[in-house]
Amino acid sequence: MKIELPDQPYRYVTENSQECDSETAFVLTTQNEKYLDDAKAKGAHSVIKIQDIASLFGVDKIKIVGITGTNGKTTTASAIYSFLLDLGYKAAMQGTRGLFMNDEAVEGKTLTTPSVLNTYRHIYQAVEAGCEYFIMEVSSHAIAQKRIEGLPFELKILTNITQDHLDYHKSIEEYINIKNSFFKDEGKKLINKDEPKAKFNFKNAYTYGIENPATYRLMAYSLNDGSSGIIQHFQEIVPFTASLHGFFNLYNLMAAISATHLITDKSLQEVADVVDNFAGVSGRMEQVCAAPNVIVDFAHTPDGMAQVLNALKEKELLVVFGAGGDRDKSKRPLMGRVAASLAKKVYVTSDNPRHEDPDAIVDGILSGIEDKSNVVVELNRKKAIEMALDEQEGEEVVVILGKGDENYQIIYDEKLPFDDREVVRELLNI
Ligand SMILES: CC(=O)N[C@H]1[C@@H](OP(=O)(O)OP(=O)(O)OC[C@H]2O[C@@H](n3ccc(=O)[nH]c3=O)[C@H](O)[C@@H]2O)O[C@H](CO)[C@@H](O)[C@@H]1O[C@H](C)C(=O)N[C@@H](C)C(=O)N[C@H](CCC(=O)O)C(=O)O
Ligand SMILES: Nc1ncnc2c1ncn2[C@@H]1O[C@H](COP(=O)(O)OP(=O)(O)OP(=O)(O)O)[C@@H](O)[C@H]1O
Ligand SMILES: N[C@H](CCC[C@H](N)C(=O)O)C(=O)O
Ligand SMILES: [Mg+2]
Repeated sequence: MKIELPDQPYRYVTENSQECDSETAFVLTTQNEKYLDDAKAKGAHSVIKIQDIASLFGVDKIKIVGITGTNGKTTTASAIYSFLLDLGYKAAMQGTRGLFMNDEAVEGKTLTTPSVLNTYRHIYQAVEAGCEYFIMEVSSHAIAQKRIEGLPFELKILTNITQDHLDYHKSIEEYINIKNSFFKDEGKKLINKDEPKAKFNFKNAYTYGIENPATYRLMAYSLNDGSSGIIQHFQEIVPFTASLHGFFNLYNLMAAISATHLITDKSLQEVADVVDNFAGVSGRMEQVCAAPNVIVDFAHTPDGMAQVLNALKEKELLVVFGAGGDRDKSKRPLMGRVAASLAKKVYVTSDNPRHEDPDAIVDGILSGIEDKSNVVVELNRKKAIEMALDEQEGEEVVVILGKGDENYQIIYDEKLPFDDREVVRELLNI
Protein backbone atom coordinates (compact mmCIF):
# COMPACT_ATOMS: atom_id res chain seq x y z
CA MET A 1 0.00 0.00 0.00
CA LYS A 2 1.30 3.48 -0.93
CA ILE A 3 1.20 6.01 1.88
CA GLU A 4 1.26 9.75 1.16
CA LEU A 5 3.60 11.72 3.41
CA PRO A 6 3.51 15.54 3.42
CA ASP A 7 6.61 17.80 3.14
CA GLN A 8 9.05 15.15 1.88
CA PRO A 9 11.21 15.02 -1.26
CA TYR A 10 9.07 12.07 -2.37
CA ARG A 11 5.28 11.99 -2.39
CA TYR A 12 4.61 8.41 -1.32
CA VAL A 13 6.34 5.60 0.52
CA THR A 14 5.70 1.88 0.02
CA GLU A 15 7.15 -1.40 1.27
CA ASN A 16 6.22 -3.12 -1.99
CA SER A 17 8.79 -2.81 -4.77
CA GLN A 18 6.05 -3.25 -7.37
CA GLU A 19 4.49 0.06 -6.31
CA CYS A 20 7.70 2.07 -6.71
CA ASP A 21 8.05 4.92 -9.20
CA SER A 22 9.69 8.33 -9.52
CA GLU A 23 7.55 9.88 -6.78
CA THR A 24 7.43 6.81 -4.52
CA ALA A 25 10.25 5.86 -2.16
CA PHE A 26 10.93 2.21 -1.27
CA VAL A 27 10.88 1.59 2.47
CA LEU A 28 13.46 -1.10 3.09
CA THR A 29 12.56 -3.74 5.69
CA THR A 30 14.15 -7.06 6.60
CA GLN A 31 11.14 -8.70 4.96
CA ASN A 32 11.46 -6.95 1.61
CA GLU A 33 15.22 -6.49 1.17
CA LYS A 34 15.17 -9.31 -1.37
CA TYR A 35 13.16 -6.97 -3.61
CA LEU A 36 15.59 -4.03 -3.42
CA ASP A 37 16.88 -4.53 -6.96
CA ASP A 38 13.32 -4.72 -8.23
CA ALA A 39 12.48 -1.43 -6.46
CA LYS A 40 15.45 0.24 -8.15
CA ALA A 41 14.51 -1.27 -11.50
CA LYS A 42 11.01 0.13 -11.10
CA GLY A 43 12.57 3.59 -10.70
CA ALA A 44 11.97 4.11 -6.98
CA HIS A 45 12.41 7.77 -5.99
CA SER A 46 14.80 6.63 -3.26
CA VAL A 47 15.38 3.89 -0.72
CA ILE A 48 14.77 4.60 2.97
CA LYS A 49 15.39 2.22 5.85
CA ILE A 50 12.26 1.64 7.92
CA GLN A 51 14.01 2.84 11.08
CA ASP A 52 14.82 6.14 9.37
CA ILE A 53 11.19 7.09 8.81
CA ALA A 54 9.92 5.98 12.23
CA SER A 55 9.73 9.53 13.51
CA LEU A 56 7.67 10.67 10.48
CA PHE A 57 5.00 8.25 11.67
CA GLY A 58 5.24 9.45 15.26
CA VAL A 59 6.30 6.10 16.69
CA ASP A 60 8.27 7.98 19.34
CA LYS A 61 5.22 10.06 20.32
CA ILE A 62 3.13 7.18 21.63
CA LYS A 63 3.67 4.45 24.21
CA ILE A 64 3.69 1.11 22.38
CA VAL A 65 2.84 -2.04 24.30
CA GLY A 66 3.52 -5.38 22.55
CA ILE A 67 1.91 -8.61 23.72
CA THR A 68 3.07 -12.05 22.65
CA GLY A 69 2.26 -15.60 23.78
CA THR A 70 0.44 -18.62 22.40
CA ASN A 71 -2.95 -17.72 23.87
CA GLY A 72 -4.50 -14.71 25.54
CA LYS A 73 -2.95 -11.92 23.44
CA THR A 74 -6.26 -10.50 22.19
CA THR A 75 -7.90 -10.82 25.61
CA THR A 76 -5.00 -9.15 27.43
CA ALA A 77 -4.72 -6.40 24.81
CA SER A 78 -8.47 -5.75 24.98
CA ALA A 79 -8.39 -5.60 28.77
CA ILE A 80 -5.52 -3.07 28.80
CA TYR A 81 -7.29 -1.01 26.12
CA SER A 82 -10.52 -1.06 28.14
CA PHE A 83 -8.76 -0.11 31.40
CA LEU A 84 -6.90 2.78 29.74
CA LEU A 85 -10.07 4.21 28.20
CA ASP A 86 -11.90 3.89 31.53
CA LEU A 87 -9.05 5.67 33.29
CA GLY A 88 -9.49 8.60 30.92
CA TYR A 89 -6.63 8.00 28.47
CA LYS A 90 -6.90 7.91 24.71
CA ALA A 91 -5.69 4.59 23.32
CA ALA A 92 -5.53 2.40 20.23
CA MET A 93 -5.41 -1.39 19.91
CA GLN A 94 -4.19 -3.47 16.96
CA GLY A 95 -4.57 -7.24 16.74
CA THR A 96 -6.47 -10.26 15.52
CA ARG A 97 -9.78 -8.40 15.58
CA GLY A 98 -8.47 -5.37 13.67
CA LEU A 99 -7.67 -1.79 14.65
CA PHE A 100 -9.60 0.00 17.38
CA MET A 101 -9.20 3.57 18.53
CA ASN A 102 -10.87 5.44 21.38
CA ASP A 103 -13.67 2.87 21.61
CA GLU A 104 -14.33 2.71 17.86
CA ALA A 105 -13.56 -0.02 15.35
CA VAL A 106 -11.38 1.65 12.70
CA GLU A 107 -10.24 -1.26 10.48
CA GLY A 108 -11.35 -4.88 10.21
CA LYS A 109 -9.34 -8.07 10.65
CA THR A 110 -6.25 -8.74 8.58
CA LEU A 111 -3.32 -10.36 10.35
CA THR A 112 -2.74 -10.45 14.10
CA THR A 113 0.38 -8.37 13.43
CA PRO A 114 0.23 -6.59 10.05
CA SER A 115 3.27 -5.86 7.89
CA VAL A 116 5.59 -3.34 9.47
CA LEU A 117 4.59 -0.31 7.39
CA ASN A 118 0.92 -1.02 8.05
CA THR A 119 1.62 -0.96 11.79
CA TYR A 120 3.47 2.35 11.32
CA ARG A 121 0.44 3.69 9.44
CA HIS A 122 -1.85 2.62 12.27
CA ILE A 123 0.43 4.27 14.80
CA TYR A 124 0.31 7.47 12.75
CA GLN A 125 -3.51 7.33 12.80
CA ALA A 126 -3.44 6.78 16.57
CA VAL A 127 -1.08 9.72 17.13
CA GLU A 128 -3.28 11.93 14.93
CA ALA A 129 -6.29 10.87 17.03
CA GLY A 130 -4.46 12.02 20.17
CA CYS A 131 -3.80 8.54 21.56
CA GLU A 132 -1.15 8.18 24.23
CA TYR A 133 -1.04 4.39 24.00
CA PHE A 134 -0.83 1.84 21.18
CA ILE A 135 -1.53 -1.69 22.39
CA MET A 136 -0.57 -4.37 19.86
CA GLU A 137 -0.53 -8.14 19.57
CA VAL A 138 2.77 -9.59 18.38
CA SER A 139 2.49 -13.01 16.74
CA SER A 140 5.37 -15.47 16.50
CA HIS A 141 5.31 -15.06 12.70
CA ALA A 142 5.76 -11.32 13.16
CA ILE A 143 8.77 -11.79 15.45
CA ALA A 144 10.37 -14.29 13.05
CA GLN A 145 9.73 -12.06 10.02
CA LYS A 146 10.67 -8.84 11.85
CA ARG A 147 7.28 -7.27 11.19
CA ILE A 148 7.94 -5.24 14.34
CA GLU A 149 11.29 -3.73 13.42
CA GLY A 150 12.02 -0.20 14.52
CA LEU A 151 9.22 -0.11 17.09
CA PRO A 152 10.37 1.33 20.43
CA PHE A 153 8.26 -0.73 22.85
CA GLU A 154 7.41 0.94 26.14
CA LEU A 155 6.48 -2.48 27.53
CA LYS A 156 6.54 -6.04 26.22
CA ILE A 157 4.28 -8.70 27.71
CA LEU A 158 4.43 -12.52 27.67
CA THR A 159 1.17 -14.40 28.28
CA ASN A 160 2.28 -18.04 27.93
CA ILE A 161 4.12 -20.46 25.65
CA THR A 162 2.40 -23.71 24.69
CA GLN A 163 1.99 -25.18 21.20
CA ASP A 164 0.81 -23.64 17.94
CA HIS A 165 2.06 -22.82 14.46
CA LEU A 166 4.55 -25.71 14.17
CA ASP A 167 3.76 -25.78 10.45
CA TYR A 168 5.70 -22.52 10.25
CA HIS A 169 8.26 -22.85 13.05
CA LYS A 170 9.03 -26.54 12.39
CA SER A 171 9.90 -27.48 15.98
CA ILE A 172 8.60 -26.59 19.41
CA GLU A 173 12.12 -25.51 20.42
CA GLU A 174 12.29 -23.05 17.52
CA TYR A 175 8.82 -21.72 18.41
CA ILE A 176 9.81 -21.25 22.07
CA ASN A 177 13.06 -19.53 21.04
CA ILE A 178 11.23 -17.15 18.73
CA LYS A 179 8.75 -16.16 21.44
CA ASN A 180 11.54 -15.66 23.97
CA SER A 181 13.68 -13.68 21.52
CA PHE A 182 11.17 -10.83 21.92
CA PHE A 183 12.42 -10.40 25.50
CA LYS A 184 16.19 -10.43 24.92
CA ASP A 185 16.70 -6.67 25.13
CA GLU A 186 16.95 -4.51 28.23
CA GLY A 187 13.61 -2.77 27.73
CA LYS A 188 10.73 -2.95 30.19
CA LYS A 189 8.97 -6.31 30.13
CA LEU A 190 6.20 -8.08 32.03
CA ILE A 191 6.49 -11.86 32.18
CA ASN A 192 4.15 -14.62 33.33
CA LYS A 193 6.15 -16.07 36.23
CA ASP A 194 4.21 -19.33 36.10
CA GLU A 195 5.38 -20.01 32.52
CA PRO A 196 8.40 -22.30 32.92
CA LYS A 197 9.41 -21.94 29.25
CA ALA A 198 9.87 -18.17 29.55
CA LYS A 199 13.46 -16.93 29.12
CA PHE A 200 14.11 -13.21 29.29
CA ASN A 201 16.63 -10.49 30.03
CA PHE A 202 16.28 -9.77 33.77
CA LYS A 203 17.04 -6.08 33.27
CA ASN A 204 13.81 -4.09 33.66
CA ALA A 205 11.79 -7.26 34.08
CA TYR A 206 8.55 -7.33 36.05
CA THR A 207 6.54 -10.47 36.63
CA TYR A 208 2.99 -11.53 37.42
CA GLY A 209 1.81 -14.89 38.65
CA ILE A 210 -0.53 -17.01 40.68
CA GLU A 211 1.58 -19.99 41.71
CA ASN A 212 5.02 -18.41 42.00
CA PRO A 213 6.24 -15.29 43.82
CA ALA A 214 6.07 -12.36 41.40
CA THR A 215 6.14 -8.56 41.27
CA TYR A 216 2.36 -8.73 40.95
CA ARG A 217 0.98 -11.83 42.63
CA LEU A 218 -2.57 -13.06 42.84
CA MET A 219 -2.80 -13.98 46.55
CA ALA A 220 -6.35 -15.29 46.50
CA TYR A 221 -9.13 -15.68 43.98
CA SER A 222 -12.66 -16.92 43.47
CA LEU A 223 -14.30 -18.08 40.25
CA ASN A 224 -17.90 -17.86 41.35
CA ASP A 225 -20.10 -15.73 39.14
CA GLY A 226 -17.27 -14.24 37.04
CA SER A 227 -14.04 -13.85 38.94
CA SER A 228 -12.46 -11.89 41.74
CA GLY A 229 -9.06 -11.73 43.32
CA ILE A 230 -6.61 -9.99 45.59
CA ILE A 231 -3.33 -8.77 44.14
CA GLN A 232 -0.20 -8.27 46.18
CA HIS A 233 2.36 -5.79 44.87
CA PHE A 234 5.13 -5.32 47.46
CA GLN A 235 3.32 -3.83 50.49
CA GLU A 236 0.10 -3.10 48.62
CA ILE A 237 -2.85 -5.49 48.70
CA VAL A 238 -5.64 -4.64 46.28
CA PRO A 239 -8.89 -6.51 45.49
CA PHE A 240 -10.68 -6.59 42.11
CA THR A 241 -13.76 -8.19 40.60
CA ALA A 242 -14.30 -9.09 36.94
CA SER A 243 -17.01 -10.47 34.73
CA LEU A 244 -14.60 -12.88 32.99
CA HIS A 245 -14.91 -16.62 33.62
CA GLY A 246 -12.20 -19.27 33.85
CA PHE A 247 -8.91 -19.67 35.69
CA PHE A 248 -6.93 -18.81 32.53
CA ASN A 249 -8.60 -15.40 32.37
CA LEU A 250 -7.14 -14.60 35.80
CA TYR A 251 -3.75 -14.66 34.06
CA ASN A 252 -5.00 -12.33 31.31
CA LEU A 253 -6.42 -9.99 33.94
CA MET A 254 -3.24 -10.08 36.03
CA ALA A 255 -1.18 -9.24 32.95
CA ALA A 256 -3.51 -6.40 32.02
CA ILE A 257 -3.78 -4.92 35.53
CA SER A 258 -0.01 -5.08 36.08
CA ALA A 259 0.69 -3.62 32.63
CA THR A 260 -1.72 -0.73 33.11
CA HIS A 261 -0.14 -0.01 36.49
CA LEU A 262 3.35 -0.07 34.92
CA ILE A 263 2.60 2.23 31.98
CA THR A 264 0.41 4.85 33.70
CA ASP A 265 0.78 6.92 36.83
CA LYS A 266 -2.44 5.50 38.31
CA SER A 267 -2.34 3.62 41.60
CA LEU A 268 -2.98 -0.11 41.62
CA GLN A 269 -6.29 0.57 43.38
CA GLU A 270 -7.39 2.98 40.64
CA VAL A 271 -6.61 0.35 38.02
CA ALA A 272 -8.36 -2.41 39.98
CA ASP A 273 -11.47 -0.25 40.25
CA VAL A 274 -12.07 -0.26 36.48
CA VAL A 275 -11.52 -4.00 35.93
CA ASP A 276 -15.17 -4.86 36.41
CA ASN A 277 -16.18 -2.63 33.48
CA PHE A 278 -14.33 -4.88 31.04
CA ALA A 279 -17.00 -7.13 29.55
CA GLY A 280 -14.62 -9.57 27.84
CA VAL A 281 -13.95 -10.13 24.15
CA SER A 282 -16.45 -11.07 21.49
CA GLY A 283 -16.30 -14.82 20.76
CA ARG A 284 -14.23 -15.68 23.83
CA MET A 285 -16.25 -17.66 26.42
CA GLU A 286 -19.31 -16.00 24.91
CA GLN A 287 -22.60 -17.37 26.18
CA VAL A 288 -24.94 -17.37 23.18
CA CYS A 289 -27.88 -18.83 25.08
CA ALA A 290 -28.50 -19.59 28.77
CA ALA A 291 -31.11 -22.35 28.36
CA PRO A 292 -29.91 -24.45 26.71
CA ASN A 293 -26.47 -23.31 27.81
CA VAL A 294 -24.38 -22.69 24.66
CA ILE A 295 -20.85 -21.24 24.78
CA VAL A 296 -18.77 -20.13 21.79
CA ASP A 297 -15.02 -19.77 22.28
CA PHE A 298 -11.98 -19.12 20.06
CA ALA A 299 -9.84 -21.96 21.53
CA HIS A 300 -7.79 -23.32 18.62
CA THR A 301 -4.81 -24.83 20.41
CA PRO A 302 -4.56 -27.87 22.73
CA ASP A 303 -3.88 -25.65 25.75
CA GLY A 304 -6.64 -23.16 24.89
CA MET A 305 -9.13 -26.04 24.63
CA ALA A 306 -7.96 -27.58 27.90
CA GLN A 307 -8.27 -24.23 29.68
CA VAL A 308 -11.79 -23.56 28.45
CA LEU A 309 -13.11 -27.08 29.00
CA ASN A 310 -11.56 -27.20 32.48
CA ALA A 311 -13.22 -23.88 33.29
CA LEU A 312 -16.59 -25.49 32.47
CA LYS A 313 -15.98 -28.94 33.89
CA GLU A 314 -18.57 -28.72 36.68
CA LYS A 315 -21.11 -29.47 33.95
CA GLU A 316 -21.27 -32.21 31.33
CA LEU A 317 -19.98 -30.90 28.02
CA LEU A 318 -20.94 -31.51 24.39
CA VAL A 319 -18.00 -30.17 22.42
CA VAL A 320 -18.11 -29.19 18.73
CA PHE A 321 -14.75 -28.39 17.15
CA GLY A 322 -12.39 -28.88 14.21
CA ALA A 323 -8.89 -27.75 13.28
CA GLY A 324 -7.75 -25.23 10.69
CA GLY A 325 -6.38 -26.45 7.36
CA ASP A 326 -2.91 -25.32 6.16
CA ARG A 327 -1.98 -24.93 9.83
CA ASP A 328 0.00 -26.92 12.41
CA LYS A 329 -0.88 -30.59 11.80
CA SER A 330 0.79 -31.79 14.97
CA LYS A 331 -1.67 -29.96 17.20
CA ARG A 332 -4.64 -31.90 15.80
CA PRO A 333 -4.27 -35.22 17.72
CA LEU A 334 -3.53 -33.23 20.89
CA MET A 335 -6.74 -31.23 20.41
CA GLY A 336 -8.64 -34.48 19.87
CA ARG A 337 -7.22 -35.96 23.05
CA VAL A 338 -8.07 -32.89 25.11
CA ALA A 339 -11.67 -32.78 23.84
CA ALA A 340 -12.28 -36.51 24.32
CA SER A 341 -10.87 -36.48 27.84
CA LEU A 342 -12.96 -33.55 29.05
CA ALA A 343 -16.25 -33.89 27.13
CA LYS A 344 -19.23 -36.19 27.49
CA LYS A 345 -19.55 -36.20 23.72
CA VAL A 346 -17.38 -34.78 20.94
CA TYR A 347 -18.59 -33.63 17.52
CA VAL A 348 -15.58 -33.34 15.21
CA THR A 349 -16.25 -30.99 12.32
CA SER A 350 -14.62 -28.48 9.92
CA ASP A 351 -12.90 -25.23 10.87
CA ASN A 352 -11.49 -23.34 7.89
CA PRO A 353 -10.19 -26.36 5.91
CA ARG A 354 -8.52 -23.95 3.44
CA HIS A 355 -6.66 -26.05 0.84
CA GLU A 356 -6.68 -29.29 2.81
CA ASP A 357 -9.03 -32.26 2.55
CA PRO A 358 -11.44 -31.91 5.54
CA ASP A 359 -11.45 -35.70 6.00
CA ALA A 360 -7.67 -35.71 6.39
CA ILE A 361 -7.87 -32.96 9.01
CA VAL A 362 -10.47 -34.98 10.94
CA ASP A 363 -8.27 -38.09 10.69
CA GLY A 364 -5.49 -36.10 12.33
CA ILE A 365 -7.82 -35.15 15.19
CA LEU A 366 -9.14 -38.71 15.57
CA SER A 367 -5.64 -40.17 15.69
CA GLY A 368 -5.27 -38.61 19.13
CA ILE A 369 -8.42 -40.23 20.52
CA GLU A 370 -8.16 -43.83 21.75
CA ASP A 371 -11.74 -44.46 22.82
CA LYS A 372 -13.97 -43.10 20.08
CA SER A 373 -17.26 -44.33 21.56
CA ASN A 374 -18.36 -40.78 22.40
CA VAL A 375 -17.07 -39.18 19.22
CA VAL A 376 -19.04 -38.43 16.06
CA VAL A 377 -17.77 -36.88 12.85
CA GLU A 378 -19.92 -34.44 10.90
CA LEU A 379 -17.96 -32.33 8.44
CA ASN A 380 -20.81 -29.87 7.90
CA ARG A 381 -20.28 -27.46 10.80
CA LYS A 382 -23.89 -26.32 10.90
CA LYS A 383 -25.12 -29.92 11.04
CA ALA A 384 -22.59 -30.75 13.77
CA ILE A 385 -23.86 -27.82 15.86
CA GLU A 386 -27.44 -28.92 15.20
CA MET A 387 -26.66 -32.46 16.37
CA ALA A 388 -25.15 -31.18 19.60
CA LEU A 389 -28.11 -28.87 20.24
CA ASP A 390 -30.56 -31.71 19.52
CA GLU A 391 -28.81 -34.08 21.89
CA GLN A 392 -28.28 -31.55 24.68
CA GLU A 393 -30.26 -32.31 27.84
CA GLY A 394 -30.85 -30.50 31.14
CA GLU A 395 -27.75 -28.79 32.53
CA GLU A 396 -25.36 -30.02 29.82
CA VAL A 397 -23.38 -27.30 28.06
CA VAL A 398 -22.83 -27.16 24.30
CA VAL A 399 -19.32 -25.75 23.76
CA ILE A 400 -18.43 -24.69 20.22
CA LEU A 401 -14.71 -24.09 19.80
CA GLY A 402 -12.25 -22.69 17.29
CA LYS A 403 -13.96 -19.85 15.47
CA GLY A 404 -15.01 -17.43 18.20
CA ASP A 405 -15.96 -14.18 16.48
CA GLU A 406 -14.92 -15.34 13.01
CA ASN A 407 -17.78 -14.80 10.61
CA TYR A 408 -16.54 -17.04 7.82
CA GLN A 409 -15.58 -20.57 6.85
CA ILE A 410 -12.53 -20.62 4.57
CA ILE A 411 -12.75 -23.32 1.91
CA TYR A 412 -9.92 -23.15 -0.61
CA ASP A 413 -9.54 -19.40 -1.17
CA GLU A 414 -13.19 -18.63 -0.58
CA LYS A 415 -14.50 -17.07 2.61
CA LEU A 416 -18.08 -18.27 2.97
CA PRO A 417 -20.26 -16.50 5.56
CA PHE A 418 -20.41 -18.56 8.78
CA ASP A 419 -20.78 -17.39 12.35
CA ASP A 420 -21.17 -20.04 15.09
CA ARG A 421 -23.24 -17.64 17.18
CA GLU A 422 -25.65 -16.80 14.38
CA VAL A 423 -26.01 -20.47 13.48
CA VAL A 424 -26.93 -21.27 17.09
CA ARG A 425 -29.47 -18.44 17.22
CA GLU A 426 -30.97 -19.56 13.93
CA LEU A 427 -31.21 -23.20 15.01
CA LEU A 428 -32.71 -22.28 18.40
CA ASN A 429 -34.99 -19.67 16.91
CA ILE A 430 -33.80 -16.94 19.28
C1 LIG B 1 3.59 -17.27 6.13
C2 LIG B 1 3.52 -15.81 6.42
O1 LIG B 1 3.44 -15.43 7.57
N1 LIG B 1 3.54 -14.99 5.37
C3 LIG B 1 3.55 -13.54 5.54
C4 LIG B 1 4.75 -12.96 4.83
O2 LIG B 1 4.63 -13.37 3.50
P1 LIG B 1 5.91 -13.54 2.58
O3 LIG B 1 7.14 -13.74 3.37
O4 LIG B 1 5.54 -14.50 1.50
O5 LIG B 1 5.94 -12.10 2.01
P2 LIG B 1 6.42 -11.58 0.61
O6 LIG B 1 5.33 -11.73 -0.37
O7 LIG B 1 7.78 -12.10 0.29
O8 LIG B 1 6.51 -10.06 0.98
C5 LIG B 1 7.42 -9.60 1.95
C6 LIG B 1 7.62 -8.14 1.73
O9 LIG B 1 8.14 -7.91 0.42
C7 LIG B 1 7.33 -7.00 -0.28
N2 LIG B 1 7.30 -7.41 -1.70
C8 LIG B 1 6.68 -8.54 -2.10
C9 LIG B 1 6.66 -8.88 -3.45
C10 LIG B 1 7.33 -8.06 -4.38
O10 LIG B 1 7.35 -8.32 -5.60
N3 LIG B 1 7.96 -6.96 -3.93
C11 LIG B 1 7.97 -6.60 -2.62
O11 LIG B 1 8.56 -5.59 -2.25
C12 LIG B 1 5.97 -7.06 0.37
O12 LIG B 1 5.28 -5.84 0.23
C13 LIG B 1 6.35 -7.32 1.82
O13 LIG B 1 6.63 -6.12 2.46
O14 LIG B 1 4.74 -11.54 4.94
C14 LIG B 1 3.57 -10.90 4.43
C15 LIG B 1 3.73 -9.38 4.61
O15 LIG B 1 4.10 -9.05 5.93
C16 LIG B 1 2.33 -11.42 5.15
O16 LIG B 1 1.17 -10.83 4.61
C17 LIG B 1 2.26 -12.93 5.02
O17 LIG B 1 1.19 -13.39 5.80
C18 LIG B 1 0.36 -14.43 5.20
C19 LIG B 1 -0.70 -13.79 4.31
C20 LIG B 1 -0.31 -15.22 6.33
O18 LIG B 1 -1.32 -15.88 6.14
N4 LIG B 1 0.25 -15.21 7.52
C21 LIG B 1 -0.27 -15.89 8.70
C22 LIG B 1 0.18 -17.35 8.79
C23 LIG B 1 0.22 -15.11 9.91
O19 LIG B 1 1.14 -14.29 9.79
N5 LIG B 1 -0.37 -15.35 11.04
C24 LIG B 1 0.06 -14.67 12.23
C25 LIG B 1 -0.33 -15.41 13.49
C26 LIG B 1 -1.81 -15.61 13.78
C27 LIG B 1 -2.06 -15.75 15.27
O20 LIG B 1 -1.74 -16.78 15.87
O21 LIG B 1 -2.65 -14.83 15.85
C28 LIG B 1 -0.45 -13.20 12.21
O22 LIG B 1 0.29 -12.32 12.69
O23 LIG B 1 -1.58 -13.00 11.75
N1 LIG C 1 -4.12 -17.01 29.22
C1 LIG C 1 -4.61 -18.02 28.52
N2 LIG C 1 -4.07 -19.26 28.63
C2 LIG C 1 -4.55 -20.29 27.89
N3 LIG C 1 -5.59 -20.19 27.03
C3 LIG C 1 -6.16 -18.98 26.89
C4 LIG C 1 -5.70 -17.84 27.62
N4 LIG C 1 -6.44 -16.78 27.26
C5 LIG C 1 -7.29 -17.21 26.33
N5 LIG C 1 -7.15 -18.55 26.11
C6 LIG C 1 -7.87 -19.39 25.15
O1 LIG C 1 -7.39 -19.01 23.86
C7 LIG C 1 -8.46 -18.50 23.05
C8 LIG C 1 -7.97 -17.30 22.26
O2 LIG C 1 -7.78 -16.22 23.15
P1 LIG C 1 -7.20 -14.86 22.59
O3 LIG C 1 -7.95 -14.51 21.38
O4 LIG C 1 -7.11 -13.90 23.70
O5 LIG C 1 -5.74 -15.39 22.20
P2 LIG C 1 -4.69 -14.91 21.11
O6 LIG C 1 -3.35 -15.20 21.70
O7 LIG C 1 -4.94 -13.52 20.74
O8 LIG C 1 -4.99 -15.86 19.88
P3 LIG C 1 -4.46 -15.64 18.34
O9 LIG C 1 -3.09 -16.22 18.32
O10 LIG C 1 -5.38 -16.43 17.48
O11 LIG C 1 -4.51 -14.19 18.05
C9 LIG C 1 -9.57 -18.13 24.03
O12 LIG C 1 -10.80 -18.20 23.38
C10 LIG C 1 -9.38 -19.18 25.10
O13 LIG C 1 -9.94 -20.39 24.68
N1 LIG D 1 -4.63 -16.95 14.45
C1 LIG D 1 -4.96 -18.34 14.35
C2 LIG D 1 -6.43 -18.47 14.35
C3 LIG D 1 -6.95 -19.88 14.16
C4 LIG D 1 -8.44 -19.94 14.11
C5 LIG D 1 -9.01 -21.21 13.57
N2 LIG D 1 -10.39 -20.96 13.30
C6 LIG D 1 -8.26 -21.66 12.31
O1 LIG D 1 -8.62 -21.22 11.24
O2 LIG D 1 -7.35 -22.48 12.44
C7 LIG D 1 -4.32 -18.91 13.10
O3 LIG D 1 -4.41 -18.27 12.06
O4 LIG D 1 -3.74 -19.97 13.19
MG1 LIG E 1 -5.17 -12.66 18.92
